Amino acid sequence: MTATPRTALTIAGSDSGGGAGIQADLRTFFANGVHGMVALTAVTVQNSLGVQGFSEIPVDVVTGQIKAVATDMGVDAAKTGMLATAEIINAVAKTLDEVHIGRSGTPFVVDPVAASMTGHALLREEALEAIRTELFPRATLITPNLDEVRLLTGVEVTGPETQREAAEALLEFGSEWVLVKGGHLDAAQDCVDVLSDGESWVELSGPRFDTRNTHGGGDTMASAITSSLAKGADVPTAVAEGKRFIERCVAESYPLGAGVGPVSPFWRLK
Ligand SMILES: Nc1ncnc2c1ncn2[C@@H]1O[C@H](COP(=O)(O)OP(=O)(O)O)[C@@H](O)[C@H]1O
Ligand SMILES: Cc1ncc(COP(=O)(O)O)c(N)n1
Repeated sequence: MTATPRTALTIAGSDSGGGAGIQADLRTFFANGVHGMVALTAVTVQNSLGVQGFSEIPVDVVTGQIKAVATDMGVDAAKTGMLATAEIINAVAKTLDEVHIGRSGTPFVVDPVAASMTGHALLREEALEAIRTELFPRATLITPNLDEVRLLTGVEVTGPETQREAAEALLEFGSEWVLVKGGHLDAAQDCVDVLSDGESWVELSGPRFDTRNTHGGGDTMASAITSSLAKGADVPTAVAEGKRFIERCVAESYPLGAGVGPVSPFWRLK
């Protein structure tokens, strides 16, 4: 008999194009040797050109999926992606408490997905406040990109200094750690992400690859971090491993469709 691998749960939406959402999360868990499990929150109609619409899953089905896997199979780390509505966020938060995910129980990563990189909303408007008040205080780590930082705090990030300012503002919402990702600072030569728990500060810097195919990058990075946490890494180690993983995925991203192609974890399997 083979040993049971560590397990990770993604609470997120489906991308019909297979580049982001649960498809990216499961691929990344697999590439990192972790058994992936899913609580599906929404089904998007999506391709490389953008999101044409979405339909959310009934709330009791979302929470039922979390309870089913947590009570039987066990969850070593969990993450959220697209959560669609305030009703889903509130119910997910309550269920996570019941199964001891987050707030220093099972490591819990919140990727505050608000819109696709093509600018299409993936969250009903009133839901942003629920992410701030219900999810951030339960999170081990939150991983906003610069657009999400602007929506959540009003801070306009232009480089590492304002990334620090944004991190401080975001920590006020109660997460243990925050990673302010700098992928959207297109003019910068390197891609710098800033990690902090309010006391230690880490700048994770890597080369910027010249590609437009970065669909699913945020999901892939958060899932790589979640995989490392599931295997017992501490947050700074997991984030450093996540950064190395996403860098290779961006380097090996590929064109697909007429719009934005996906990042790829295939390199890990070569
Ligand atoms: N062109 C690129 N080359 C190398 N790394 C990138 C590139 N674009 C984004 N990244 C990295 O990918 C991760 C996700 O970044 P970002 O684009 O900021 O978030 P999101 O995908 O959520 O919009 C970050 O670690 C960022 O530094
Ligand atoms: C179901 C789903 N979840 C998340 C994203 C964000 O990914 P990206 O920012 O790369 O568009 C997406 N487009 N679709």
